[in-house]
Amino acid sequence: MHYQFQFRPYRRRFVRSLTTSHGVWDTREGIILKLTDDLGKVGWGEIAPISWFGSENLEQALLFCRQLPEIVTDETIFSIPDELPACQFGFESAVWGVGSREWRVGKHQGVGNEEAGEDNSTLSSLSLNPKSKIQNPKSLTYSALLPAGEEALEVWQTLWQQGDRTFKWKIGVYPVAEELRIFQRLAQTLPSLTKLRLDANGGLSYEEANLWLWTCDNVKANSTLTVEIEFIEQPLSVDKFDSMLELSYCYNTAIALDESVATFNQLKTCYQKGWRGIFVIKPGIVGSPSRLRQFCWECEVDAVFSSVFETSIGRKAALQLAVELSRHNRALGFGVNHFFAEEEEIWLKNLW
Ligand SMILES: O=C(O)CCC(=O)C1=CC=C[C@@H](O)[C@@H]1C(=O)O
Ligand SMILES: [Mg+2]
Repeated sequence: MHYQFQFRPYRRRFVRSLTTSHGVWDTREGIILKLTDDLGKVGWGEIAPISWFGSENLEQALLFCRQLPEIVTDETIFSIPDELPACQFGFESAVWGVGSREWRVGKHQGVGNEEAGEDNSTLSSLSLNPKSKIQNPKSLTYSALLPAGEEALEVWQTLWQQGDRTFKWKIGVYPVAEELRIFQRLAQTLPSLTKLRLDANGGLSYEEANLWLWTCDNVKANSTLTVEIEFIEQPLSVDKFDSMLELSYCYNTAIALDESVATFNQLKTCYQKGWRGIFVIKPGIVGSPSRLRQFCWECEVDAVFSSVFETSIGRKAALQLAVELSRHNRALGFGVNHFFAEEEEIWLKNLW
């Protein structure tokens, strides 16, 4: 198959910048791409890199797009190198969107999307509601992000009233004693049946990680506290895999790897090195969807699917994978997309 290829870079400021132990992130930059086959069928894709997680950066993605001819083939798309995982995701999602075909090309095997004939001819026809037009829409639940620090104590209630029951709070941003104090207050006030995820983005020391896991185990053991601490995400930096594997045997509180499994080769390596805990999978930067699908089916990993703060184009493709590959009914890390100010529909129309 061959397609007419067009692309547009974009920049979108977050309504509220995101503070993590990596620093402050206030603008999402990416690329929207459009493939049109010779029947006029259109597929949209999004390249949304997170270079500090190990994907390519925007410049590298733009360089790749610019060197492509106006007509691209399946062969080109399915041989995008592993150094460009966000490009692999964007292009393959767009092929997937063009229509239902069996993919038996290139190095990744995958099954085409059976939702043939879905009209994707204009951007605005894309469903902006992430739950609509998703195959087998199980009862999807979402995790909502709480801001780092004390602000979490105010923000959670609004989100709870909006129906969120799983929250993710960034830690490793402020001094550990301060965050533990806030955590105790959070654990005492969150209602029962609420789940709390703690995401350190690799920012804790080994001692701090032990202190956090020990504290979370105590919250679990305290029958007067009804909140469920679901897991601590990436407590240590990527180079401390062995320490995290050891910690995962020492505490009841689960550990989830995120930055350690950001790209497909990292994901495979951590599995091969014995990780059987939770894998946070960001489809937007992990790479080829068909290769991810095959890995998750074969290895039956306990996956939490997570956003890269993409637009509804990348989100739709990522949620499709999340619905297909989620196990253990874990909430999807694609909380309400309040990260951008302007109305997504208007923004998309202005872009193209
Ligand atoms: O996973 C979620 O709940 C939302 C997405 C999210 O937390 C992140 C997305 C992208 C980069 C990171 O700052 C952050 C993460 O570490 O998981
Ligand atoms: Mg994370």
